[in-house]
Amino acid sequence: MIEISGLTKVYGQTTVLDGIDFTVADGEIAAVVGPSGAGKSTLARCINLLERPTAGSVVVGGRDLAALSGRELRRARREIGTVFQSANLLRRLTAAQNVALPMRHRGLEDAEVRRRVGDLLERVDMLHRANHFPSQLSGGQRQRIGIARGLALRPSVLLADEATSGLDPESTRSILGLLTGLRDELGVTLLVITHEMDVVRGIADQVAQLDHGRIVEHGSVVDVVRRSDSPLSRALLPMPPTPRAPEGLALWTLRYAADVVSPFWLSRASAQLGDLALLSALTEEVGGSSVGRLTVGLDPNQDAHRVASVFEALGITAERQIMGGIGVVAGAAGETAA
Ligand SMILES: Nc1ncnc2c1ncn2[C@@H]1O[C@H](COP(=O)(O)OP(=O)(O)OP(=O)(O)O)[C@@H](O)[C@H]1O
Repeated sequence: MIEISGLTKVYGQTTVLDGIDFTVADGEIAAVVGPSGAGKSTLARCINLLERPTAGSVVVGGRDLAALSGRELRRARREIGTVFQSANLLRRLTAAQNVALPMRHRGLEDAEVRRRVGDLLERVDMLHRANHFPSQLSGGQRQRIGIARGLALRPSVLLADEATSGLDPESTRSILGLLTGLRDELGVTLLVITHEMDVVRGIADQVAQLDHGRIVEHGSVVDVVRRSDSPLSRALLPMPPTPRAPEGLALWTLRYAADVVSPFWLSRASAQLGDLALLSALTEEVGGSSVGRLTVGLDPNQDAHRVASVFEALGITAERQIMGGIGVVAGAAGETAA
């Protein structure tokens, strides 16, 4: 478990992290997203104590890392494995030697190191590349070795800082599958720092958006994508292109998570609202739930608040589009008029 509270980091006159509160439960996969310069990597470095926070606490496995020093801190750090962008492998060492490095530093015996390196390479499906040098490996393979090295000291927490950046979609998918497997099989808690929304959709349970050193939006991925009027929601699941409204129809944008909505919602909505034209639709697996985004057309003379409450009762967030923008925002997340 990672419990971050009031985490602040100041460099000179610049406040890079400004009172971050964030908790990742055991075995959970959390993603931190945000624009370049938002403070994501600084957050990662404060969590593994490569940087000392200016204020606040970082509690991992019940211990406040910021309060530790010397040997205690080194021991506590073993709880946290880190995987960086492009893996940062040492060029002159083979894959197996790179994985062995943290164990050698820690003074484990040769036989134990060999046994663990074999296990780790097998786990990341790289046993057959044990004696290859980094230059002889693909980007995805280097990341697998980086992950094996991150797991060398059997951490309970793995930080992945842009671990899939620059990888092709196939390698990204396989690394995400590997990370999810680590959580499922070993119970490792994962904090994934990324600018790739595909990664968040693919593996995260919760997501936090960092901007100018603050968390500006946060929640379970399924809750966030169902939110109306949420920048993070729109970034995570952009709406399919809005079709031109057919003559005489009002356009409504709908969002729903399939696990809380009846599979027969469309006919039920139509039974109450009359003719309902399906103009665009996209469903996607997010956080283990199927999430749908649709644009439908309805009679424009219908009362907008009634329409919204019909959808709300079905568990669907509905927004009326007016002149290309969103007019009335209402539905499962509450009701506001714009
Ligand atoms: N050691 C440092 N000294 C001074 N400023 C720093 C230091 N490290 C980072 N910063 C500043 O802190 C801000 C956040 O940097 P950080 O690398 O955490 O952002 P990021 O969200 O990871 O960005 P990116 O996505 O581009 O990697 C930046 O403005 C950066 O210039």
